[in-house]
Amino acid sequence: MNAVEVTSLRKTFGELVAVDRVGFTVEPGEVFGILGPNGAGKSTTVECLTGAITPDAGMVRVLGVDPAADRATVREKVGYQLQSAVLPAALRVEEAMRLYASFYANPQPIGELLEAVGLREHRRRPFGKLSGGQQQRLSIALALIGSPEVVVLDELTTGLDPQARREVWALVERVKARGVTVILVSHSLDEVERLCDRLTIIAAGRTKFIGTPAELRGDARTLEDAYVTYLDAHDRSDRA
Ligand SMILES: Nc1ncnc2c1ncn2[C@@H]1O[C@H](COP(=O)(O)OP(=O)(O)OP(=O)(O)O)[C@@H](O)[C@H]1O
Repeated sequence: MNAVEVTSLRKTFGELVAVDRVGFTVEPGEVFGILGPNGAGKSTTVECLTGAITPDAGMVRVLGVDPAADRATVREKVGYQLQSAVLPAALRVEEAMRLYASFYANPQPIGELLEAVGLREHRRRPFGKLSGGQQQRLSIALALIGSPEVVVLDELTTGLDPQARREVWALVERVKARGVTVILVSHSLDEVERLCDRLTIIAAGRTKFIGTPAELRGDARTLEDAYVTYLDAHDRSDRA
């Protein structure tokens, strides 16, 4: 069974078609990247995976389950790192972790997870007093606390300094080594090349590419060069 299966996904917001004909599958244990320009439909797609929004058409299965129909299973087995953290400013790091742990049957040990994301020494600090990067680390820890089988990381390392990025990448590699399936929404081609087994490019709400980073790169100098060239070529062919 695939960990994730998306077929002919469509989601509109009023007149706006956010996602149309998106499709891909993710195997268990894969790190799968979702790339695409701003407004392409990436977050809308992953929100359909987590059950946060319900598709208008198409099929979504996560661990064999329809997230729109079985929210309880998806909530227990799928971790989701929000793009921007939304926690009360006065809530302390440790309190947030304990609160989230209480939602799950099989939570990770809080101390270990805080150590892994480099927040152990800040565990008594209120959320509102954390730096942007520290808030980001906390949101990653919260996504992992329920021992998920699938974790969705949306803009994993945006706003992190280079050392912190590398630490978070190492953390994702450890999560992968435990057999967790990772869906990584990213604008960082470095990150995608380092972490992803395969990736998809979504542009203007449609799936444009599915393959490995090496397949996308071909003989381009960098993955970013290949990505930009690919998007430019498709943009021209879409308008032709
Ligand atoms: N709740 C909503 N109501 C109305 N429009 C929305 C809503 N959510 C997303 N959209 C619109 O749908 C389109 C796709 O947005 P989405 O957030 O999925 O893009 P994205 O690829 O994640 O972009 P980014 O890289 O900028 O985060 C955009 O035009 C966005 O404005």
